[in-house]
Order: sequence, then structure tokens, then C-alpha cells
Amino acid sequence: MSAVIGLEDGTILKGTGFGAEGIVCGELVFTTQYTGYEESLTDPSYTGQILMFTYPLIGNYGVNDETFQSDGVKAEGLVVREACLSPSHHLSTRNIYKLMEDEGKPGISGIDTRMLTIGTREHGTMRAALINGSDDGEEAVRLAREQPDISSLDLISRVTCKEPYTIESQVKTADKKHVVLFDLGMKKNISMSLLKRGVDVTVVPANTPTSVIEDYNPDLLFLSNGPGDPQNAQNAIDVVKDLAGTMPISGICLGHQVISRALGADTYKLKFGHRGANQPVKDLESGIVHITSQNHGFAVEGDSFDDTDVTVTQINTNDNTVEGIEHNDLDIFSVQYHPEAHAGPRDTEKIFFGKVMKAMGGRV
Ligand SMILES: NC(=O)CC[C@H](N)C(=O)O
Repeated sequence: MSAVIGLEDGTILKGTGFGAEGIVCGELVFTTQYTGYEESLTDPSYTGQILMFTYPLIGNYGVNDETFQSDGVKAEGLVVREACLSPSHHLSTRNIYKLMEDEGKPGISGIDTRMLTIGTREHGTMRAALINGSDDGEEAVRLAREQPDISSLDLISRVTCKEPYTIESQVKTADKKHVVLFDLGMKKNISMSLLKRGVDVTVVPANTPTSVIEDYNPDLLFLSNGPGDPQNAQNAIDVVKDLAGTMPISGICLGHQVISRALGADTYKLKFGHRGANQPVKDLESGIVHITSQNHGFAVEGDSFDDTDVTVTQINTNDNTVEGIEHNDLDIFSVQYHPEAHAGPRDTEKIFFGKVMKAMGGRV
């Protein structure tokens, strides 16, 4: 089937469509990881974005439903150079085409992803439209230009849970801890990382007020990853302001941006973001560089912590952007990268979640 992608700068690329027929719009973002297909496509942080893999051959192994990070594909669409149609994988009968078809999301292959990535790096992230079932490039450009900027979209309410729910850990521990997890568009492996350490987890919707969280009386408040501009997570920002100093608080990615804003920092949009499985993060105290999994388009303004009680503890060695912060007096710390991985390296998993356990007085 013919398909086309059009960008706001007028770029038009024609290719072969797969997955569902139809039109999707979103920011076109690229990831440099070359595995973790379904983990990325089901990551709710990709809501409002069309995902492009820079690696030229995608889908070499089949889709494993057990590694989904949410209940389905959340990226609006998929752009690849070449998709493998006959993956070799004993766990799966689905290839990447079938996944997109089952999930009702369109994809396009046969695209010069290198050219599109270079264009994105030079111009910055652009709005795009992907049409599967037509090669009308002018229409795709028109639709790309027509859509609002991602910062004006309320994406969190599309992916947060509707009602709170509690998952009890099956791991037996003498002194069970309880975390309230703000679901701003949570990747499943964040809750899994707590559950496997013997922690019970209550997941709450993004609009949950402070008083409800206080009633749970948790050992720690955790803020998840999620889509869009952190400025739009105003309720979570207010809750962190209210509860700072009353209980330990931690978070990942959007959660880190929310905590930073609550502690007085600004956030801004990166030119093209960090998305991949080999982003280098330096711990400023130890000097050690860890390789991390990342997916974000916004970042915390490091200078805005000057004259606050917050220290920037980790930076990205590619561009010196903020990767981790810690409050000097209170049990509040967060990271921009994904220590829970899925996809990507687990180098920081034990360090980060060990610190979360320690903050609760639990077994590390
Ligand atoms: N993975 C995330 O939580 C992403 C956070 C935010 N939406 C950003 O793009 O920066």
C-alpha cells in the first residue's frame, strides 16, 4: 500500500505502508536503539509522537507481549527504513507489521531514515503527518502544519489510569513498604521494579489531590514518566510542593521534571531530545559514567537551581544537560533517564532503586 510522511518544513517522503490504514499526526522523533521495539512503541511517553528508528533494519525478532510497557502501542505511528517480515523468535508469532495492524496504528517503511534524522537534528523536532493508504505528500505537509505544538496538548489525561489501584508484592519481606505511584503515563517496568523488591504499589491517576495521597500514608511518593511538556503536569507539581518534607519523593523522566519544577527549577524543550539505549550519564560525585536508556524531549534547566537547596548530581556527557538531582536536606531525588530500562541497559537499576529502598528505610 502506498504511504507518505510530510513534515512541517515541507519535506515529503514516500514509502510502503503497513499496519492500519489511515492518517496520524505527531512530532516526528528518532531513537537510536536497535532493539526494544515493542517496549518503545508501548511506552506512553511516546503519545503524540511518531516514532522513527535510526537503525536500518527493525523487527529482527518477533513481538513479545510480556514486555509491553502499557496496554498497547502508544506511539502514533512508526517510521522505518526496512522492517523484517519473518523474524526468528520462539516466543512470538507476530512481526512488527502485525503488531501495528492489531493495534490499529499505521507505519511506513522504505524511508530514508538517515536523511530524516539529519534533518531533525539540524532543524529540531518537527510536526509530521503519516498517511497510510495515499501518497498525497502535499496533504501530509498541510496536516503536519495544521496540528498544534505538543506543549499545548493535554496528553497525560489520555494515558493516566482512570481509578487508583493497588498491587501487592508477592515477595515476602518482614517490613513491607508501600509506595504511591503517580501515573503520568507509567511504563510498567517502574511498578515492576518496586514490586520485585517487596514493595506494595498504589497507582493513582494524574489528577489525584494531595489529601488523597496523604490518606494513603505511603512510605514514599513516586512520579512516573509520561508524555508531553512537564508544564502540563500542574496537579503533580502542586502535590510535590505540598508534600515535600513530609515523605520521601522520587521520580523518573517526566516525574523528574515535575519534581524539579516543584523545587523551583524551569524546564525547556531540547532541540531534538535524547532517545536511545546508550546515553552516557556521569555521576558528578563518583565521576563514574553509566550507559542509560532515555526517551525525552524536554529537560531541566540546571542554572535554575542556583540559590536553591537542590544539587545537580548527574549530567549527560553528550551535552551536559541535567540527568539527576537531589535535595540537600530532604529525601527528594530524581533522574531524567530510565533506570528501569525496558528497553536498554540496566546499569543504573540497582543503584537507583537501591536508593529508593534506602529512602524508605527498606532492605536495599
Ligand atoms: N519519558 C518521559 O517521561 C518523557 C518526559 C517528557 N514527556 C519529555 O519528553 O521530556
